[in-house]
Amino acid sequence: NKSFQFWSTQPVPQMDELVPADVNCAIEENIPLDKVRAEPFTLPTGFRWANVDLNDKEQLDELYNLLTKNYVEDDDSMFRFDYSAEFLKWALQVPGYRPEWHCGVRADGSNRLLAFIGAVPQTVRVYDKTVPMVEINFLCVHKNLRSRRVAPVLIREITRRVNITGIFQAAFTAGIVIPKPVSVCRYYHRSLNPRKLIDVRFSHLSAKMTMARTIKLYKLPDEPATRTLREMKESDVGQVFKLLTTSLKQYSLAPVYKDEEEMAHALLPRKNVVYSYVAQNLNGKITDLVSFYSLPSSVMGNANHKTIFAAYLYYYVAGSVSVKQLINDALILANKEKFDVFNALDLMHNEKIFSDLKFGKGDGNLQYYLYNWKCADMKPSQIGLVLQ
Ligand SMILES: COc1cc([C@H]2SCC(=O)N2c2cccnc2)c(CCCN2CCN(C)CC2)cc1O
Repeated sequence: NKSFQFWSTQPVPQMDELVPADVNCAIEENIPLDKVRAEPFTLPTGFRWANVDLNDKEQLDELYNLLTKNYVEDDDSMFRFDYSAEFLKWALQVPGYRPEWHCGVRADGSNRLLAFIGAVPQTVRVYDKTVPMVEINFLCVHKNLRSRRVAPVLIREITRRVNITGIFQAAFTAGIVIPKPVSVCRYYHRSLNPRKLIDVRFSHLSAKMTMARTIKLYKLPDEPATRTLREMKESDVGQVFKLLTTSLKQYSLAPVYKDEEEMAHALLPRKNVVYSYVAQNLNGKITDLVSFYSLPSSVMGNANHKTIFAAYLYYYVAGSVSVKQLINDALILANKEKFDVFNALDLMHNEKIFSDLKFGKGDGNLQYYLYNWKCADMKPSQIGLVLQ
């Protein structure tokens, strides 16, 4: 890592820095807007900046194609995230989004999209401080352009474009370790379609088990145990806003939805993108919420299957039932929607239910990072922020 050649120049705590428990603040003071660099950073010769207009189907498909071929793979390069075009619109076109934060790099001549970094506005609470931030996501450099030091230029440029608007903090996650994680989380997986997962070598048959026994082990009921659980709809937004806002207060890192529109965007169901369910009591009060998002993965080099359909646990509030029952209901609903596997990080209350609900530990960690902010480290159970 060339002793973090780039990250040692950035306002982030250094790896060996132990931040005292009572410190929770910006590392660098806000730059006066007229002092923020006005012109874009310089790209290597032959490349130019170009915003990706996600309302232009052609450009949306260019971004889809860049990511589906060049984005995150598992550590053995057997699988690669296959974010859909509709998912990218959902994740990047949140209320108040800025087109210049969909930052692309094109090759002169061919005009091909070869790199991208995205930012979306998201107010985040860190312990007792509510901070206007952006979430950084989908940083991707084409495989043929790696080690050309393009990523540091993308990070500096998106920082500049965000700083110009008066925002000086960011939140992001990564599978790699750079200065300096605020928390280290772990992926867990719950098989829904064990035969397919074993076939593509995502999972393996455990020594003392037959395939028939394995299928039986992961079998789920057809309907959720919480009988009043139903798809969330527009008219639920007001109650869900209050329920989730209150519930998120228990975590040390959590999104702050400034209004119902922001939360509606995050949670209202969109087929093949995000699924949300609520439980309502006899007085019509919404007491529980559970949601998950759809992120397929390409399977590289398998004759029978091209794609693993994975659901990822998103936000939830267990108000009238246990976390265990609510997440088991999410498994049942995801299975009904034909997902092959249900993924979850060990944040929020998730770790408590993994064993009973038959989740297995995944490969690699997911580090949580804050940019230009220092605060005490957090245990995964203190994290209430889920990035796509
Ligand atoms: C194979 O097991 C995992 C695969 C994945 C991801 S990585 C791309 C992909 O398609 N994944 C997948 C495939 C099928 C079903 N759900 C997810 C994960 C999540 C990311 C793991 N980070 C990747 C980057 N390194 C550096 C650290 C670990 C966990 C798995 O335990």
